[in-house]
Amino acid sequence: MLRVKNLSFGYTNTNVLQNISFTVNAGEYKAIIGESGSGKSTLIKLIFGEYDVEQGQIFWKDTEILGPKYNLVVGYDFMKSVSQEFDLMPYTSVKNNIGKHLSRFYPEEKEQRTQELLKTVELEDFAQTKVKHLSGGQKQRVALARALANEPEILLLDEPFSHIDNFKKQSLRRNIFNYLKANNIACIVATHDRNDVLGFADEILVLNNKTIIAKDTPQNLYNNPKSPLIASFFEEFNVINNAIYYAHQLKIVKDSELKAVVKQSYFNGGSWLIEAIFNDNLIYILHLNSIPIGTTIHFRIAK
Ligand SMILES: Nc1ncnc2c1ncn2[C@@H]1O[C@H](COP(=O)(O)OP(=O)(O)OP(=O)(O)O)[C@@H](O)[C@H]1O
Repeated sequence: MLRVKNLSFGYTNTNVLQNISFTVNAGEYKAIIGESGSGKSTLIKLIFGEYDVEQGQIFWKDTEILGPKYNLVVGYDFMKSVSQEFDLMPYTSVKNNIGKHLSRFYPEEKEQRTQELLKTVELEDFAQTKVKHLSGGQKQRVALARALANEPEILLLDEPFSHIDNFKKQSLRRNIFNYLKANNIACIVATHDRNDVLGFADEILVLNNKTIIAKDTPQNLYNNPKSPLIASFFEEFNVINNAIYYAHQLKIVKDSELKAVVKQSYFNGGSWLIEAIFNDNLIYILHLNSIPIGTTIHFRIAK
């Protein structure tokens, strides 16, 4: 189990994280969300042992995670991290990058593991390609596979699918998160992308103003967002009479006391996002069609 206890940290005299505590069990997936600059990457780096912790403690089982003051080489064998910089061997093939840390003394097992990981990140066709010839997204997938090849007990991911195109993203997420669960590997993911979280994370930690302001399952946070900040992570939303409603929770109807004037319609795939003015504020409503600018609409709240 990972235990983060009363952790505070600042790069300067001002702390960017204040009194952070949480745990992650074996095989559990915790997501860290929060606005840009809220300290997600800093927290991931502290857990990895990249910085010295001055206030608080971090443990994986009985091992205290210590920073560069105490460790000549940053990191621990049981923990792997994939960040924005991939740190791969550019002149070596994808296959050799992934297999680098697998034992040469068991060639059959090494081949089998490498094939399994190539499949997990959907790079079988690129096995022999040199990494320097890959796109950014492909490199990110090699980095993920290499981190998994080391059989960590806990994996730290910072925006793990940020470079990967939408065609691949969803299947890759399923492959990676299923692989982690099947192998009982704990994981912490810092992300801006709700799709990295919904359907996969066991719990979400929301970082804001240096601290964890909410900690709950994706379902509970989505269904009862306690603040606009939390709702904004998931979807377009509205605050009406101090309550939060997602755009799909407002329905355009023939008649209602709630009236608004359409300002714009945005095509949204399966529906349109209608932007309208209601009591001098902008509201957003999902609707099946676009609506001409200036139309007066009636809507009701269908929560
Ligand atoms: N190496 C550094 N030296 C000094 N300040 C830093 C350093 N790295 C980050 N910071 C500051 O710490 C705060 C938290 O940054 P961090 O990168 O952890 O946020 P984040 O939530 O990961 O942001 P993003 O979502 O944009 O990646 C920011 O105010 C940032 O400016």
